[in-house]
Amino acid sequence: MEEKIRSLQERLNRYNYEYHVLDAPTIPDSEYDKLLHELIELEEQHPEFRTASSPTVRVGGEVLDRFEKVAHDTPMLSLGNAFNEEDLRAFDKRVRDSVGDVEYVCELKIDGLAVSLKYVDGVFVQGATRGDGTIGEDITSNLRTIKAVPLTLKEPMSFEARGEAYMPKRSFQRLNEAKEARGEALFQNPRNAAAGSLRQLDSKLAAERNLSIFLYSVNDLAQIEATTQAEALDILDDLGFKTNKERRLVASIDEVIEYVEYWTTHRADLDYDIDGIVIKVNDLETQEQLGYTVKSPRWAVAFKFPA
Ligand SMILES: COc1nc2nc(N)nc(N)c2nc1C
Repeated sequence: MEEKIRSLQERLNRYNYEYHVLDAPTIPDSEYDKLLHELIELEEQHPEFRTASSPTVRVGGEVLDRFEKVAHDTPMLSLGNAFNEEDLRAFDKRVRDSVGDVEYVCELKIDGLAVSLKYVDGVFVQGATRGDGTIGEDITSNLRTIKAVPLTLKEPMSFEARGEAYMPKRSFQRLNEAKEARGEALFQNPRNAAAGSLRQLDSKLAAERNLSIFLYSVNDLAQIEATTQAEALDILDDLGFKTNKERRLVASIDEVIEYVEYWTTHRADLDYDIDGIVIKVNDLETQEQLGYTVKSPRWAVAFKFPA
């Protein structure tokens, strides 16, 4: 019986990964639901085989009376801002005056909630909000309901992955239509809806909100043999995380500005809100040479779209 439960757990986790991370489902939803309910039944009969990595945790069910505080292993950074081309060129000049020629990775800045996912030996053990950057709130049970969050990694590694949890525009529209039908107050935007969903004490409510997540870094790069940000993102993909595919590696600030201009006019085509573009020096050693100000990396800048 244990073997049957274990293999169902693995099968359903893989189906989740294919659907919510690769966006390439290999079975129909009806088949997935049937198997999930079969597993829920079996785990009811044999609770000793239910683990925190079982896909049945995705439906939520844990009700907290409050959120515990969590200290991040390493502080979650904030980014310096750029608001126009001149700011971007000034950033580029500061970088080149300091370390010479560089490549940049341009990444979409998702308008969601910054979160940290802690893995120990390849198992998701704790998730937290950014909070003040040092201390966040433990929202593990809510993050477990996000189907794009891997409950186990393809390698038994230990680190904190950082990313942005968000609510797709379609889910936001459906949620507000349902709220309107019930005469409830509407959410102002997907960001507030995502934050509100992840702050629910009853994870069953979070599970119904169809949240997703994009990961963009890990706190202990020594764990993954990456020498550049572009490689780090590819390794996050290989480990089973969902990363944003619109990223682009460029060799000049002119190309950065081209990318920023493109998304300034095309962001409406995305199925999620973005509030800017994050530009990062690609080489990780060069990032360390540039270092940090009191609270932000000198090797990155966030271009903010006009509100
Ligand atoms: C290196 O630090 C960061 N990198 C980021 N990257 C992306 N794509 N989006 C963010 N919001 C973000 N935020 C921070 C603090």
